[in-house]
Amino acid sequence: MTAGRLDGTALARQVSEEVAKGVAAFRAAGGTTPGLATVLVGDDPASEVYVRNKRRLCVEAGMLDLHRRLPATAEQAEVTALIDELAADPAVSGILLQLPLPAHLDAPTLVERIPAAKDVDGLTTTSAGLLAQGRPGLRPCTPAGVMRILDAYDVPLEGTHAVVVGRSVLVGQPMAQLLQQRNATVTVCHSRTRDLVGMCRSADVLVVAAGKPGIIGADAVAPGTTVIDVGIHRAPDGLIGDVDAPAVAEVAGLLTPVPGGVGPMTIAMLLSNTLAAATAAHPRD
Ligand SMILES: Nc1nc2c(c(=O)[nH]1)N[C@@H](CN(C=O)c1ccc(C(=O)N[C@@H](CCC(=O)O)C(=O)O)cc1)CN2
Repeated sequence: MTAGRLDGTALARQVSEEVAKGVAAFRAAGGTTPGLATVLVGDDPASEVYVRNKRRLCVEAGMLDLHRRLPATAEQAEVTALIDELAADPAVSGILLQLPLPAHLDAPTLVERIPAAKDVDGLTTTSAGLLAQGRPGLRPCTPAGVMRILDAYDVPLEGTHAVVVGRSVLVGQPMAQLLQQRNATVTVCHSRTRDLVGMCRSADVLVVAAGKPGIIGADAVAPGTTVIDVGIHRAPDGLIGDVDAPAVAEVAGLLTPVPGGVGPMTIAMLLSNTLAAATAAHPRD
């Protein structure tokens, strides 16, 4: 058996088109053009690729690209001042601080400087608190993208066992909360989990965001499981995920590819959050 492919590229295109229509409708109703300020500090090559793609898709959706860049040597005060400037600028609907930051910077404190209304990455403690309480707010892009994939492919969640491997603030924790809010029973596994293979084998839906290439093999996947691979690693012969895809595809029911799975949806949900932030800032009829 070969698992069905959960096509994140096609779905992201669809979401981007929906956002473009939403932007046009918002402007036609008298709203200003939504603006996204991506902030890139330093020259991490992967971050350069992600930010370039975010900026391109933002423009394609009809939004303003208000990108700002600082050198790797920028001090905490300089990045703070830039975030404060963007926070005060009415043309800026959303602020995204690309991660990781250079090691000398205090990333959580800088993220926290972003006003919740412009937190299109959904990473401030205010956004996290709203999510934890199931109240409306901007959700982190990767977990929101995973939920869109699961819904687009009609993967049932209610009453199922969802296992999330990884407990990061960026993916694992919000992912678990979103799944739980859809009435899945959620287990979060991490580096100290005793029987990782056994836990994963009991999943109906398995979301792997461990940051370790190939950590999930076929032995950790029960036949028919829906497997979402959040990992992206640059290997000598191309991009690979946290899942050993050739082996897992033989047992899983559905599987996201890497590339072309969760990654493109992360950017699509950023566009969607930026439109939502602009709309909330200037509601129209
Ligand atoms: N502030 C943030 N920083 C980071 C986030 C985030 O959500 N907010 N997530 C990741 C990186 N990321 C977005 O920034 C991201 C990763 C991957 C992709 C993507 O489209 N991947 C493609 C492959 C692209 C390539 O050639 O490398 C795919 O999987 O098909 C988009 C966004 C860490 N930082």
